[in-house]
Amino acid sequence: MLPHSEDVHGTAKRFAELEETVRQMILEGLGVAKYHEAQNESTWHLLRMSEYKAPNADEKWIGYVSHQDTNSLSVVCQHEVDGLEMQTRDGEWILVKPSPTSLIVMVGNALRAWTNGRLHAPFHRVMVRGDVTRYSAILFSVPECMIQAPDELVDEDHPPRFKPYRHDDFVRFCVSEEGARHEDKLKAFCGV
Ligand SMILES: O=C(O)CCC(=O)C(=O)O
Ligand SMILES: [Fe+2]
Repeated sequence: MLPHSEDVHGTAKRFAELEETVRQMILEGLGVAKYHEAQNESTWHLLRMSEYKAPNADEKWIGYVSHQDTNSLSVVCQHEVDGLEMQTRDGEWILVKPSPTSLIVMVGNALRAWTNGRLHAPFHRVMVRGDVTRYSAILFSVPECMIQAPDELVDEDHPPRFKPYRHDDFVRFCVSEEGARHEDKLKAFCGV
């Protein structure tokens, strides 16, 4: 059964508020909160609902292959069934187990680039096990402007890591043959 559109809009609105709050906390932590308002004005949100069917046999099945998100922040709500896995910096995969009332907020490559690499965009994937269908709802914040680290985050100790770019161009690169060859697509696309 499809959810009511008022419920979807209400959920998207609350997820978007959370996204803005978390992004504000990140910017405050980095001493660049003055950019939050301008960022909001050039950010749009996309809500996606996914269904991952349980595999037939009892082997595990990859529902979504390992990737980094291209956008700024992603707010994930997985309904009852776990399956989201994240890779630690030393390459180990861990199953994300939020409490039933928690959401997961993940950093994507756009915020990694905008913070001049201060933030890590984790590789993640969805593994579907057992015999229960998994549902998730995800809100992506997508920047529409040029992605360029502010001067405050670039100095001698933190030389520029990425050339300024547009999100659309990066997405096109990610799905191209050339992009598919690289694991760290942001670095391959605009790494300095
Ligand atoms: O469904 C999920 O929990 C995550 C899916 C995902 O990583 C994505 O859509 O980028
Ligand atoms: Fe993702």
